[in-house]
Amino acid sequence: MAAETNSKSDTLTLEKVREALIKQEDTIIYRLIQRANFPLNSPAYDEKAFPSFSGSLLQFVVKETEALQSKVGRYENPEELPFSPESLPPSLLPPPENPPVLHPAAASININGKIWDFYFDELLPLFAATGDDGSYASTASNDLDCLQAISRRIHYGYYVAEVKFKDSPQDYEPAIRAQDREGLMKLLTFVDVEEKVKKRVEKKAMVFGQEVSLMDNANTRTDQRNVSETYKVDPLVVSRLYGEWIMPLTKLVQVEYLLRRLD
Ligand SMILES: C=C(O[C@@H]1C=C(C(=O)O)C=C[C@H]1O)C(=O)O
Repeated sequence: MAAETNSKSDTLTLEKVREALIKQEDTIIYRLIQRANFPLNSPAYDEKAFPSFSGSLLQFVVKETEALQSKVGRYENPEELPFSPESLPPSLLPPPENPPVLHPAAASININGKIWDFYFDELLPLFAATGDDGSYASTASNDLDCLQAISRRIHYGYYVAEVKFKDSPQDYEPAIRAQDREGLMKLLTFVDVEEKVKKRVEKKAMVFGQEVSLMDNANTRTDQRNVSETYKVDPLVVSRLYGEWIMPLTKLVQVEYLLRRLD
């Protein structure tokens, strides 16, 4: 299991899992800021732009990067899921020694397809400027960095669900036996926590994405600009990313996991 929670299953607590999710916010926001250094660069996504690759440059970068990462054990962690799983080479390292924390059902839940679609179709145009500066390889590897951080956060839902189940099996078991998705969704949802998450990530995006200037009149110039232009990534886009995609999909992973938790 990952560094944040690599202790034994009996020490996995909701508090610790939430701390891990909070740390992952930093990674996600920094990676969005990195990607925002480049414009959209649409030829990176065009399957016909570079005849030397069988698909797009992005697909090539994803496949080759994931193949290397697989050889050094990345996908031995349940919350790390590849975007290009076809014929990935096996890990060359010994398997992790930690006893498994999760129910084996976790291995059957992978929503990377949904993550890929919302990232490219909806999110990217909200924070990358239009244009083409020719930096296609950097663009593609920054996209993969963003996708991996978001995917890991969302599939961390396995641990959230496991710990919630272990904390109160008497609440979850009837809904699991009845295969009641709605009931499970209600049980695992904490509206107050979600509101705090949205506010915190908005604030982090403001702090991490400030333009730093040594000029005395920097504030005056900033005041004259539109708020969302003042930051490297619009803080409202980050809070929307969480509110519309990351948290609903983390909950979807939780529901899917719980539905299979008694199998
Ligand atoms: C992850 C949790 O489950 C749900 C999803 C949340 C999230 O993705 O941040 C926050 C609160 C819950 O509604 C949690 O309870 O911490």
